[in-house]
Amino acid sequence: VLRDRRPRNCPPGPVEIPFFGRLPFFDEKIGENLRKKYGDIVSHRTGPLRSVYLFDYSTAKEAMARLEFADRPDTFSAFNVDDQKIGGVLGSNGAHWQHDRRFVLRNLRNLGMGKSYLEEAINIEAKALVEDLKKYGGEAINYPDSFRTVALNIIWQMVASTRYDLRCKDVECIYRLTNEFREKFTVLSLLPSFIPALGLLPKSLRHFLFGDDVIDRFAEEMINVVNEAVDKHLEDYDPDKPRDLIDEYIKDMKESEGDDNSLFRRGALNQIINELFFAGSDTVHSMMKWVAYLLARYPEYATRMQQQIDAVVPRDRMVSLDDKPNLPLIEAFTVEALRYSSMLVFNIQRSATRNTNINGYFIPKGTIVSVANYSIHHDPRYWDDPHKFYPERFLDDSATKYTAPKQGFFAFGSGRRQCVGELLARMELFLFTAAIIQHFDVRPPHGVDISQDEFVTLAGSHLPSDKKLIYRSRISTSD
Ligand code: HEM
Repeated sequence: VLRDRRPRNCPPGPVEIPFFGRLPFFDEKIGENLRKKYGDIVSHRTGPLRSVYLFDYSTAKEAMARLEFADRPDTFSAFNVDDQKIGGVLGSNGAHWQHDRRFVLRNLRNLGMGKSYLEEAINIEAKALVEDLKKYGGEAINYPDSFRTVALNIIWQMVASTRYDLRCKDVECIYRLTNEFREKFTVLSLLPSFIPALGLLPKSLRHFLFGDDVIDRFAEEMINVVNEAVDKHLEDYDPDKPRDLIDEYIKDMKESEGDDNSLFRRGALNQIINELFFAGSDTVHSMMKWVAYLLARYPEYATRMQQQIDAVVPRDRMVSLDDKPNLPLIEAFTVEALRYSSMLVFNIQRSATRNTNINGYFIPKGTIVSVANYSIHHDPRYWDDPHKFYPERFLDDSATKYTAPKQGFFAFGSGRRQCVGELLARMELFLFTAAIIQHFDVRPPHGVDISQDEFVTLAGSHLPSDKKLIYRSRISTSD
């Protein structure tokens, strides 16, 4: 019991229950309550693991830039499909992380991230999305699967040269798995990773008590998808014509054959693909739900954005990235959607690589450090009227120019592990949002009031609750 006591000068936090501590939390409301009670840095223990939550932007920004907070916690290996559990970008550390992050960033850029030639591929998806929504003929529908498939198609074409038809059955299994994961994954599922002694329980009892089988099932199904993609690439690989990120990796792997120090390995490739598949599609998919919800909730913004589009984009062409300077409200709307939604309630966790301190508080080695993105995005020290959806906060005084947030914004994280797909995500959000606005009025069904916020937080993601909306066509399909 004595050993379980909070170390001296650790940040304040709730009373810790000996041995167990407290369950980690994913919910923005619990986070906000703790901040109100204990301040901007809160300490919290689960089993043998200590977590520190950062609620203030400046503190978080400064900490995330420090080398000693560049690692992810060891518990991330539970999600790793690499046979050695050390490769990949999102959950790996040290030399493996540096190597794989550099490879991914270089190749995403070479494959068009942030460049106009990727725009064509995004607009093909945007057109397909418009056609898919038209097929519903104005019927009230829940957020459609095509929101996810268009996002998946972009990253999956860059990674594996594969594109799915928006109503294709092949991806349904993966969607079912992700939904199941979201619904069944709770803080309890993580407990066996936080308290290793629980791993000694019989598997069936552990699964029954904690529901952590959802993690294993997910990894098992994903490894099949990943193996199929890599095996197929190896079969028809041509070193002179690399088609995508998988071919580029195979090329580097083959060139470094015989080099015992090489970090190019099949296992690491598997994990990179696994991460890009989800980080690249699930995030944008969730944001598209927010965009649809906010368009229906605030039709006055939709109308103003339609007026901007109609003034500069002929009806027979899709909005392009070159139109961005003329459509400042669309960019402001998507960035406000990222802030307001705080879709990732907490930044992806980091871990302290040595005993250190934050703002004078002692942070022991191995402490898990979580930045409270939702709280930062709703902090009145950084945002006026933070709970109001107000895209104008990102426009200049004349409302003719988008102005990027200078502080208080953490949607893509910060520092050495800042999101590698940010540029891609911003391109997709702008073009997909513009396509929906240009072609549809998004409204709730007649008589349905959506003015009261209804959100859910599932596995750390903050999402609008399921909602039937009507996508009423504005212009004919002749384009
Ligand atoms: C709206 C969409 C997205 C949001 C809100 C988002 C958010 C984030 C956040 C908060 C982090 C953690 C950063 C940190 O630790 O400081 C992250 C990391 C990451 N994201 Fe994204 N992301 C999005 C889209 C994407 C896309 C499209 C890709 C794929 C290309 C991607 C790939 C990754 C990867 C691989 C990492 C791990 C980086 C590392 O650990 O070094 N994300 N993202």
